[in-house]
Amino acid sequence: MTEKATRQVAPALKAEILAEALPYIQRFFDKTIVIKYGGNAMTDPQLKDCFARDVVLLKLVGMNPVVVHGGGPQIESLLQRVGKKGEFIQGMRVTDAETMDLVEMVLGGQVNKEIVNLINQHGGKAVGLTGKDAGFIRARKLLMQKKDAPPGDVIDVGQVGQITGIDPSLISFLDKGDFIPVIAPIGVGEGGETYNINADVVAGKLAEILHAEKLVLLTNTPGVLDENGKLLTGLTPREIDELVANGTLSGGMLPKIGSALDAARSGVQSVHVIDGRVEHCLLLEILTDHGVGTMIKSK
Ligand SMILES: Nc1ncnc2c1ncn2[C@@H]1O[C@H](COP(=O)(O)OP(=O)(O)O)[C@@H](O)[C@H]1O
Ligand SMILES: CC(=O)N[C@@H](CCC(=O)OP(=O)(O)O)C(=O)O
Repeated sequence: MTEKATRQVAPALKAEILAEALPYIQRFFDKTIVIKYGGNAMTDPQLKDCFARDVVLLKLVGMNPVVVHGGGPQIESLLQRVGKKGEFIQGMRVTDAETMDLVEMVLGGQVNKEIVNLINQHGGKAVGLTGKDAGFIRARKLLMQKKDAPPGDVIDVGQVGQITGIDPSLISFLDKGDFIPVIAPIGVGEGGETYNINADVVAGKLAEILHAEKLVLLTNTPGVLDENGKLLTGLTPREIDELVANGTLSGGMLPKIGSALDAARSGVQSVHVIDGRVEHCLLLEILTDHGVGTMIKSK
């Protein structure tokens, strides 16, 4: 096609794509969309900018985006700087007291404020929170069941938290006031203890408690991949069990898929794991017919 022809076609195509968004804007108007922004998807400045613009756009067309972010690689980089080595068991970071302090600095400080600032630079009104604010994410120490061991045979992973409750009122208040909550996955115990919680787990539970319409988990793969590295576009609970049993799902994908499935089963209408390295992946997923990534089905 000549350059002139491309210029003539482009506006029509653009208009068609914009028009395609209308039914989605109508369907998701005033609905809550929980977006998990994984630390692995946060590496490139241009992608971060795209993400922030997409979140602002979703808010402006009447949805209630709630951002929950991770920061695994960013935590790793600080641990390395202070001469510590990160260790993971079944996708959870072993968190001693010193690591907890560093995790809180990175998640509640550096990463949270960077996302808040980017969204606000693009005209949004983002408010950064951790679960300690108004004590809205309550947690207790996670007792992690050992794989293939009898029930009760647990591994101590330190100050990793298991959510005991989320108070939705603060988030609902912010949503109504045109604010965009940006949440770091830190929980608080009954005695004021700080807990490190996997961000996928927080996003899944929050989607459930807020009766979200959608949960979108942005990561650094095209979605969930099979043993040959091919994208699986949809997954049922039975297929997930098989992928876990044969070792195709591992590491950080384990808590992600577990949380996604819990959310789908508890009534979140659509749950997707998508490629956060694709520019405007949020708009593609939410506002177009062009589904991306893996949809997690409840049955
Ligand atoms: N079957 C699978 N399909 C895709 N990714 C997988 C799979 N099994 C394990 N993974 C790993 O899970 C990672 C995503 O989880 P995680 O590292 O926690 O990222 P995030 O920061 O997005 O939460 C991928 O980068 C990949 O290395
Ligand atoms: C308990 C636990 O593992 N917490 C995570 C919290 C951050 C996170 O989940 O970040 P991503 O989403 O980028 O993986 C951690 O310390 O890495």
